[in-house]
Amino acid sequence: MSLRIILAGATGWVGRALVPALAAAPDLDLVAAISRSHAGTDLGGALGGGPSGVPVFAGIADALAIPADVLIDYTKPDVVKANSLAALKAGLAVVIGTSGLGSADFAELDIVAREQGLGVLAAGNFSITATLMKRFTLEAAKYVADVELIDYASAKKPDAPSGTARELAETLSALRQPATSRPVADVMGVPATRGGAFGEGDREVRVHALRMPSFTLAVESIFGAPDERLTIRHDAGSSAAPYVAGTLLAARRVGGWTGVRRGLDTLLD
Ligand SMILES: NC(=O)C1=CN([C@@H]2O[C@H](COP(=O)(O)OP(=O)(O)OC[C@H]3O[C@@H](n4cnc5c(N)ncnc54)[C@H](O)[C@@H]3O)[C@@H](O)[C@H]2O)C=CC1
Ligand SMILES: O=C(O)C1=N[C@H](C(=O)O)C[C@H](O)C1
Repeated sequence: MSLRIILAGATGWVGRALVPALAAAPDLDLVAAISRSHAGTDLGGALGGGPSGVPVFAGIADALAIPADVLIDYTKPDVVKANSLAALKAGLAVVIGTSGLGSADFAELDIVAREQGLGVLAAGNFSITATLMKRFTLEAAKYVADVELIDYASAKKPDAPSGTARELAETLSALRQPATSRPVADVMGVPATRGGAFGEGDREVRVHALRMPSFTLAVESIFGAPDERLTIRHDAGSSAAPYVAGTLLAARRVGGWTGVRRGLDTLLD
């Protein structure tokens, strides 16, 4: 039997790229969509095509009236947590693409997911090259103590840092070596210019976020060692195509565990 999917944010930039891929997947069945702007319509028509038989609802409560197995969420930072909690309580596993959540939010979701015996896969970035960038950064951190992140995104992006940078920073802070840079508490001038911190003490990871026209998203890990430097960088392009395969992989696999997993890298080999 096919996995029944509800897609929140179906008419958004990523959502509309997922719809044809879901339609083409014989093992996945898009049974309902959520889009406030097109509620009450058929998703095919809402996306400018012919009828698809997929109803569009204004919110998660209405969509959950349709029997389903997995919620895929690509909405907004202020909506994704409530959507995910509602889906888990209704018995759906959840794939989270939306940015804006951090480790405290995921701890909360993890409790509910375990109570329900369901899985959640949240990835700040479902593209393969961004996932490799995370993996290479974690590998480099075994050998080089000092690392900071730069997060570049569009002028209109509502959240900072990006989901990509936040997942990387929070993961890195749990395994990095102590920094040799001067503690921020001892910095003169304007300490805020040293960036936002994830983690504690000399293992915190500092993220410097830039928001301006011309960027979709780019994240750089910069490692500094005496008299040498390593930069590992991911640049997103202008289409949502790179996120599709990873999201569908997550939907197929998220029934295989209980609780929250973070990162597409947790599904690779
Ligand atoms: N994990 C990943 O690989 C990626 C994550 N993202 C993240 O995914 C999120 C969505 O990105 P885009 O598709 O570019 O955004 P978008 O703005 O194009 O689409 C968001 C969709 O959510 C809908 N929406 C907004 N409020 C809602 C509500 N209260 N209930 C239901 N639907 C609501 C909007 O109508 C819209 O259709 C962002 O947080 C973005 O950072 C984006 C690309 C890749
Ligand atoms: O908002 C975006 O556009 C993107 N957001 C994701 C994030 O927050 O990390 C990543 C994606 O490359 C684009």
